[in-house]
Amino acid sequence: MNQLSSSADVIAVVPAAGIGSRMQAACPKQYLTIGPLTLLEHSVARLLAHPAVKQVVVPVSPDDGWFDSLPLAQDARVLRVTGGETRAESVLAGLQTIRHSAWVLVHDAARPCLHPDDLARLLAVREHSKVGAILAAPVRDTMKRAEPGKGAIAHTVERDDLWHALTPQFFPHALLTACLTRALNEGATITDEASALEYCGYHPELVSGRSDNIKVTRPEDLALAAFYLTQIQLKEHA
Ligand SMILES: Nc1ccn([C@@H]2O[C@H](COP(=O)(O)OP(=O)(O)OP(=O)(O)O)[C@@H](O)[C@H]2O)c(=O)n1
Ligand SMILES: C[C@](O)(CO)[C@H](O)COP(=O)(O)O
Repeated sequence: MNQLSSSADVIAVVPAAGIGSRMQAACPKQYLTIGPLTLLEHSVARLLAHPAVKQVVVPVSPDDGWFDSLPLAQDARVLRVTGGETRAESVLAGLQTIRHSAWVLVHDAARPCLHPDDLARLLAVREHSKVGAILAAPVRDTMKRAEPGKGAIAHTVERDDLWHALTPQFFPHALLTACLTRALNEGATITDEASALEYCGYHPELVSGRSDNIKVTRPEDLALAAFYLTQIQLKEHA
C-alpha cells in the first residue's frame, strides 16, 4: 500500500471473507444490496467519508467471485487481500499488509449504517488513549442466560454495565497485531478485536454508539438496515 502522508492517517480493515450462512441468501451477505450498492460498498464508503481514513484493506474469501466486479475494486484507496477461516484470521491478514499507520480501524462489512458522528467520536479516542476503544451500545432488554442445550432460563444476567460490542473498533496497529497474533496462537476464542486485547490484559474503552449501527446477520435485518441507512442519508443531505 502507498506510504501514508501523515501518522495522523488511519487505515481501516473491513473483513468481508465470511459466507453469511445465517442470512440464508444466494450470495455472501456483504454482497447483498441496499439501493444500488452492496453492504460492503456502503460500509467502506462510510469509513472513507472521514478525512482521516485514507485506505481500506478488505480481506475476502480466496474463491470470492464478487469483489472484483465492484467499482470498489478499482478504487486506489482499497486493497483486496485474502481472508482466513475465521473473522479474526481475516482481520490479522489485513493488518499484516499495513506498514505505515499508527492506528487501525476494524469494521464489519455487514454494518452499513455507521453514523459519521459515531466514527468521529471513536477516532477522537487516540487523542488520549494508548489502548484504543470500541463502539458499543448499552443493553436495553433484560438478559437471560439459558440452561446449556435447553430452551429454558437458567438465570437473569445483571444488565448494568452490559454492552453490545459494535464496530468499528479502533486500536494502535502494533498493539492489535501483537494481541491478535498471541490470542490466535494460544487458541483463545476471539469474536471481536477487543477480545484479543482483553486476552492480553488490556481494557479498551467503550464509546457509546447508536443502536442503529446493526450488523446484518439474519434475513430480517436487511430491510431494517435499509431503513436506518435511508434515515441517516436523508439527514446528511437535509
Ligand atoms: N472467515 C471470516 C468470517 C467472517 N468474516 C467477516 O466478519 C464480519 C462479521 O462476521 P459475521 O457477521 O459472522 O459474518 P459471517 O461469518 O459471514 O456470517 P455467518 O456467521 O452467518 O456465516 C463479516 O463482514 C464477515 O464477512 C471474515 O472476514 N472472515
Ligand atoms: C465484531 C462483532 O460485530 C462485534 O459484535 C461481532 O463479534 C461479530 O460476530 P460474528 O459472529 O463474526 O458476526
